[in-house]
Amino acid sequence: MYYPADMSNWTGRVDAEEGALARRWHERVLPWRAEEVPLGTVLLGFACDAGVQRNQGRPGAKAGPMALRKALASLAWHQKRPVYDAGDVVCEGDELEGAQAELGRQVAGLLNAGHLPLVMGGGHEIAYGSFLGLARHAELHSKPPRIGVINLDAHFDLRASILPSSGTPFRQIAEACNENGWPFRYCVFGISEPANTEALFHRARELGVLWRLDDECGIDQLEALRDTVTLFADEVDWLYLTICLDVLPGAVAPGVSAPAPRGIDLAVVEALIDSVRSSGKLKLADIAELNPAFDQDQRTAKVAARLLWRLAR
Ligand SMILES: N=CN[C@@H](CCC(=O)O)C(=O)O
Ligand SMILES: [Mn+2]
Ligand SMILES: [Mn+2]
Repeated sequence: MYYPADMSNWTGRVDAEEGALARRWHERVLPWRAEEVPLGTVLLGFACDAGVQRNQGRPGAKAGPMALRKALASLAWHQKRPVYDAGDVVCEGDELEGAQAELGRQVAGLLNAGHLPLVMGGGHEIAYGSFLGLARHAELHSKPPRIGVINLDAHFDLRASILPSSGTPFRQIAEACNENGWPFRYCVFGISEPANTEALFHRARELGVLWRLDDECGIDQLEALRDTVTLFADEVDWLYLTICLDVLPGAVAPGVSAPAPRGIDLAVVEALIDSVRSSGKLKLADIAELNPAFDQDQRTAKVAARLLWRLAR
């Protein structure tokens, strides 16, 4: 079910005495309307727990979009383009497939209008819904654009289970690409070897996935990581960036279903985001797995907001 934005969620600190240059997000974010508006970044929530529940995880990600808005609200406004709030796609109970289809419709609408959608999860099942939107948008083009998926994640999320979940989205995307006769181009940074079975590494190899382990994503390896993004981006027309917050160390992002004992540095995650943006091919991004029920001092919500802020810069 889709719900338009409730702008009463956007409240926060006001520095009235500082004038027009002291604005914060809650004073600048606009409600998104389907009519023509200046091109910008559009926030869309995907309030969904069903994928994590089905994947034997810790529920709570359904409250992620609201926690993320709250953390964004008081951030300083430095953005060059307008930011809109397009509201939420809400998954009722276990209606995951319906919610992903609705997310696909909403994302396609935003892409068709020329905006950059930033989707806020929700579990990582968000990725299949986001991709459905991109695929729908691609249908408008006579020559199908080559799509590259970059995932910042401790997990491959390539599980074989028939029932879609937060553990299956990239296998589903691989199948969708196959059905459309499109190549499957998937690159993951931050894979934790102890958190992915051999079966998943085998599937990744079979599917031609490019990955870097968490211990290959140190700040001292940044140059090589940037080159990896550039080479991957050179081979595609569009990039879809998806960020699973458990790519960060558990101490930095405790509010997720499966916190990472190691994770990769926030500085590396930010540098990878910057590399993706500077390719000029970023069409769509999402941030997954924010689970406020397990957050501490809003730490995870705040780090997620910082990443989103950077994507919207
Ligand atoms: N989206 C998360 N996926 C992970 C979760 C792992 C866990 O719960 O420990 C996965 O399925 O591998
Ligand atoms: Mn993960
Ligand atoms: Mn994931």
